[in-house]
Amino acid sequence: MEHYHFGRLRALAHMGADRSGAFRYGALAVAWLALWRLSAVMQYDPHASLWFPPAGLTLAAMLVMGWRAIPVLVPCAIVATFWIDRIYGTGLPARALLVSGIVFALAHCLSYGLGALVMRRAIRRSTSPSTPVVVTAFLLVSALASLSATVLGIRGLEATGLIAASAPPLWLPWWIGDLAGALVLTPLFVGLLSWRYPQIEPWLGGLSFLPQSRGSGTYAGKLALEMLVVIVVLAANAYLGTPEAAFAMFFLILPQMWVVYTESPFRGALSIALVSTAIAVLVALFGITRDALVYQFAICVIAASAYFGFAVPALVAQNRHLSELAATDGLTGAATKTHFFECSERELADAHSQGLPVSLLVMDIDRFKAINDGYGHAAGDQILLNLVRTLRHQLRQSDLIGRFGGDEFMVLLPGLALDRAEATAERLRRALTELRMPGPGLGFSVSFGVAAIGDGESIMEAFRRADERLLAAKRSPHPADETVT
Ligand SMILES: Nc1nc2c(ncn2[C@@H]2O[C@H](COP(=O)(O)OP(=O)(O)OP(=O)(O)O)[C@@H](O)[C@H]2O)c(=O)[nH]1
Repeated sequence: MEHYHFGRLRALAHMGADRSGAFRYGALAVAWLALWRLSAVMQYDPHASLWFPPAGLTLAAMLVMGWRAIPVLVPCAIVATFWIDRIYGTGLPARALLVSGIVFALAHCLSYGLGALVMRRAIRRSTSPSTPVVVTAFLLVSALASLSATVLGIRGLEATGLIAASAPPLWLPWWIGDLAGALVLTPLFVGLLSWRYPQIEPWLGGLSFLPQSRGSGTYAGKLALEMLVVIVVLAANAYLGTPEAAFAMFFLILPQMWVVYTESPFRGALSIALVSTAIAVLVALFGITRDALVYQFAICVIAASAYFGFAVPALVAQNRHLSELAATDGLTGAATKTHFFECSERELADAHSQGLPVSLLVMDIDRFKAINDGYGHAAGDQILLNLVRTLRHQLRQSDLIGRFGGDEFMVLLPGLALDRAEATAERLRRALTELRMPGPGLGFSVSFGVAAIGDGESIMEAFRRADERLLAAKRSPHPADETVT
């Protein structure tokens, strides 16, 4: 009976996997053919699209699925060849079309498949590839794979009679169109697929392509600005009739980099795809296909720069995190020694310029080593944490708390002269003495050294004086003898 159950479950699981696999392959085929139809709309010369979206999907599919994508992509490319015949009426017999289709399919799929294979290997070899490494590999692979697809595609179609050998040189518009398709769409598709297949996340060079809903209004505004640039440049080109006006499209890099630096990678990649589509459609609408090559180059340059730009927000966030780590003591959250002295010098100059007094407290837990030895270092850590929490609770927001090291802390008290600073130290000493650890009810005491910082005196000089007073306080008879047990 159990066997029967397991058998049935396994069969059901297989059916589920088969169904989701069939759905995946079906969706890939539909998407590829839809993009191919879109590229036919964007064609400005036979076999030359402003950008060729299927190249982006082929490269993304081969990157994510490997050679398993071939059984879907090859039939799609063959179907597309027959579709060309339906649209343009090539006059070739079905047998010749089939041969042309197979040649085109092999040239296209093998070129991008090989490129994807090289990139998969390169990324697998490096343990955690950074954004610039992934982008460089992607640009090189896209350029070489699209060049190979172009050369093999043209030679194959000439040999099978789909295009005349005497046709005007096709290779540059074909290559740049394919390259633009790969550059514009591959990162977006791989990013979209990473939502479902987390195992490909490391290939994104540490970038997260997850969608976000925050700030959609401002993103829409930036997109609108990009579209405005596209429309103005293309309208000016159409109106002025001068090919030089087409070069103004390179200005699009400014709003595009604004999006890249301020929005998520997903939004950056999406805006590249949207403006590239808008350029292709409007070039056809305005009838300015004679300058198509300039727009193709503009799309490639803008997309490539944008991907390198993805590294910048990640580096800024990393830098912020590292400077926070360098400025804050990891255990207690107090300022580190270096950060404390840097901030204190600024506060001191500020207060003295306003004629305000500034004092410095230095404190050290009594017989802390005995606490560590008797109750363990975790208990010692808890005491350090509680001490800083109590200081924060007792002090003003403007007072700066720093950890000198070990169990020694310091507090800068702007606006307090020596008498008020000594009163503060006494208040803190009492509050800390009352503090007890939960569990063993362990208490502790703290010794203080206080110094007022004179005009023209450095923070280090004042620290030395306060530290001497702290040592003197430590040597005098002490309540620590009663509290540490
Ligand atoms: N739990 C814990 N212990 C620390 C940390 N940093 C330093 N210590 C310990 O703090 C103790 C400081 O010892 P001492 O400098 O001899 O100071 P003390 O025992 O308080 O002696 P007096 O200052 O003379 O009262 C050492 O045992 C260090 O190992 C920390 O982050 N966590």
